[in-house]
Amino acid sequence: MSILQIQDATKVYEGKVTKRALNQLSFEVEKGEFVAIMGPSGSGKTTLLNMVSMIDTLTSGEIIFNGMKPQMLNSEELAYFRRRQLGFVFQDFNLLPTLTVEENVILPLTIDEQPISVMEERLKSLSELLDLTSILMKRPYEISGGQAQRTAIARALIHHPMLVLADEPTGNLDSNASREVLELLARMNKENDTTILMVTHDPIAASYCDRVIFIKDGEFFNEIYTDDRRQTFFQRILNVLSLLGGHVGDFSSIRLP
Ligand SMILES: Nc1ncnc2c1ncn2[C@@H]1O[C@H](COP(=O)(O)OP(=O)(O)OP(=O)(O)O)[C@@H](O)[C@H]1O
Repeated sequence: MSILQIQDATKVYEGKVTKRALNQLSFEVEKGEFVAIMGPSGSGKTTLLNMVSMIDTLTSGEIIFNGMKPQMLNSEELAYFRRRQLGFVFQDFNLLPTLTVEENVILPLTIDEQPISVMEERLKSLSELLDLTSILMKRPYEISGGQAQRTAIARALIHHPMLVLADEPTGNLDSNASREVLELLARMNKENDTTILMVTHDPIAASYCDRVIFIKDGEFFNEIYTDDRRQTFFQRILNVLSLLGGHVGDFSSIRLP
């Protein structure tokens, strides 16, 4: 079953120079899939995430969630839909600095005025899964980057969203913390059936996914599926990236897995 259908998505930015950032891009994401989007700088990845998260609207084409078209919703319904059905993980964590880890994690439930018992139960299980129990009372400036991203992942998952959108989730982490965060995302995906769409420049990060979709100049370029051996999947991702081209430095974060 498709959780997300992107159909002929086209985004044209009007300005002094007109820019076609997405051009008739189509793909689907199945429930429970962990999908990476890769492409050179300027290929339209951020534009695509902005469209899927409904920060911005397409020039033409459609984005359908679970058979539902959010474009049809009014602004209040849309805000509710985003809050309830989407979870976000960002490169720079986006934690609220004045709140504790615990308060950051339960924020989506607080905003939704969920009962305290629901908050406590979900906080407990996610804190255990994501190893946050010992830092729940700390504030973001008192924890490491890896801990901050684990907090952000807990916050993204606590309301059981239909889809988690991750934008370079390991972009600000060292290799150990990156691996930890990727293993957790992969585990959440496998054990909790969480559907994740992740934009990344990092082929190691992409190698944790079930599928990598490559875009170039706003168009679909290629897609490859994992063969369950991360090392060979990583190699195949590198092969496609070498065909994809781009500017030197676009994939500067390439490290050996
Ligand atoms: N608001 C905007 N107005 C005009 N052009 C834009 C706007 N946002 C993005 N673009 C252009 O659209 C194209 C796609 O940009 P986008 O940011 O989606 O690429 P990207 O793949 O995310 O790049 P990067 O990997 O460098 O973040 C680029 O040519 C960019 O300059």
